[in-house]
Amino acid sequence: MKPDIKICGLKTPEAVDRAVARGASHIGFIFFAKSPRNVEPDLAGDLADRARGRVKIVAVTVNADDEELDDIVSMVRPDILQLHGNESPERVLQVKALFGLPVMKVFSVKEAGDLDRIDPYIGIADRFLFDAKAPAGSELPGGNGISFDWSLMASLDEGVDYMLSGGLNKDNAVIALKSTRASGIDLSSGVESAPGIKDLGMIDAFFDAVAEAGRKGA
Ligand SMILES: O=C(O)c1ccccc1N[C@@H]1O[C@H](COP(=O)(O)O)[C@@H](O)[C@H]1O
Repeated sequence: MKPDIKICGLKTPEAVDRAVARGASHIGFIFFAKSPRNVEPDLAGDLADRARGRVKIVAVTVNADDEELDDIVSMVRPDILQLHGNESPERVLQVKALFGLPVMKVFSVKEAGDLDRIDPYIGIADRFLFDAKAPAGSELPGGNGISFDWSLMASLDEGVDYMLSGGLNKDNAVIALKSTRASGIDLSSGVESAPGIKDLGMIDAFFDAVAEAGRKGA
């Protein structure tokens, strides 16, 4: 089956249009003040409107409170909430009940034991996303452009549906997909010329590489 492709951290109409035109299944907006990809909910709402109905709109938040989530949900009208912080299973349930949206819960991975942390979320989170652990000193829980050892994913229960992220780009995304059971990939800095600056040529090169691999049946 065709994998989902989420292009995250979009801030401009041009980048949204290019990601959608090239075949993204999901686009993501970051609501985290310390991120170079942070967008205000009203701008994200306008950007989301350009793509609404053609791709899934994902709002990425980090330990957001109800008030912040309420602003985001009302202005952006996302299809999915990506919870990229330390949200507990109880908090995930609460968010789902409050906003009536599916939740993709993120876990950072460095060693096999990190995958066990999803256990209390099974049957609660709608989908999982596995990202690399942030390097020491980084203020960002994601968007650091670094990968983890994908071979660790082999130990995950076969029934768990997940996307993969962390340092994916045109050179390694197909390898990541082929070497894991991920049903989708998620990338941000791999299509940027500088932190927070999406490069339309890099978006093209990424989708060209995925299409080329598909043609070769790689
Ligand atoms: O991208 C950010 O700045 C960010 C900030 C806070 C939470 C999540 C963030 N990004 C997520 O990180 C991965 C992609 O990272 P990469 O740059 O491709 O390594 C993706 O899940 C984004 O949603």
